[in-house]
Amino acid sequence: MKHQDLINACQQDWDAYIQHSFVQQLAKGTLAHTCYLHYLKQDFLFLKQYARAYALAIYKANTLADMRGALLSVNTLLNSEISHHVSYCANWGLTESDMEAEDEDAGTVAYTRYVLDTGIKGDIVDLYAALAPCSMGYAEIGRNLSADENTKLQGNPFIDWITLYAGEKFQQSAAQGTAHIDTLLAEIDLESQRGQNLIKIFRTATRMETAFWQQGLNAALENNV
Ligand SMILES: Cc1ncc(CO)c(N)n1
Repeated sequence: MKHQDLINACQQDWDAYIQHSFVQQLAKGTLAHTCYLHYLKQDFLFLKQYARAYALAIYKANTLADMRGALLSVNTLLNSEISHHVSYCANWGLTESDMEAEDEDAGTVAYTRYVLDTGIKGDIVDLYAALAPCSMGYAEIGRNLSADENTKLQGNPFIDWITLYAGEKFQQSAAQGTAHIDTLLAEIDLESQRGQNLIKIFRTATRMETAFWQQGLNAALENNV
């Protein structure tokens, strides 16, 4: 099987993630700042846990090449993506210590610990199936938004977010990640018990991404920013 089989098997859940109202409001520039700030803080906490999950991928790897690949992801997350996130958040008035002090919201705990638990319980392929919706989904969202003529480019307060995920650097690393997942999946038959279990993991993580967007929107109701 290939990564596209995972998406095809849960197309409805995938579309709900990729086309979520949070994403559409970002594209239009209409998202409430309360929602965006809540999302940014939770995403900082998410990325820290995500780095832990790639550290687990080093532990779970079977080959030296896979260990090095996962190490590269840990390094990129800690020294590039999270640092970038911190300096980006400073433009929105959030400091690193503000974000460190923030409590993890229920959706953040649920998603990240689901990924970690899946990896701890399962093998390297289970772990990558749980990690896959993150980079594959944001890359697709970035491509969609930059290709859509209705995306507001001028005067959109969220344009930096859009250009980050539409940008060459993120697109390239997501494509590498996807190619790696394809090599891991190559030996597995879609119809087998193993294949169906991987679909279930991928679909759960996809639903967690949708819940993560919704958690951002819900901040407007809770007034907790
Ligand atoms: C919740 C979430 N999913 C995916 C990405 C992409 O890195 C992100 N930053 N946050």
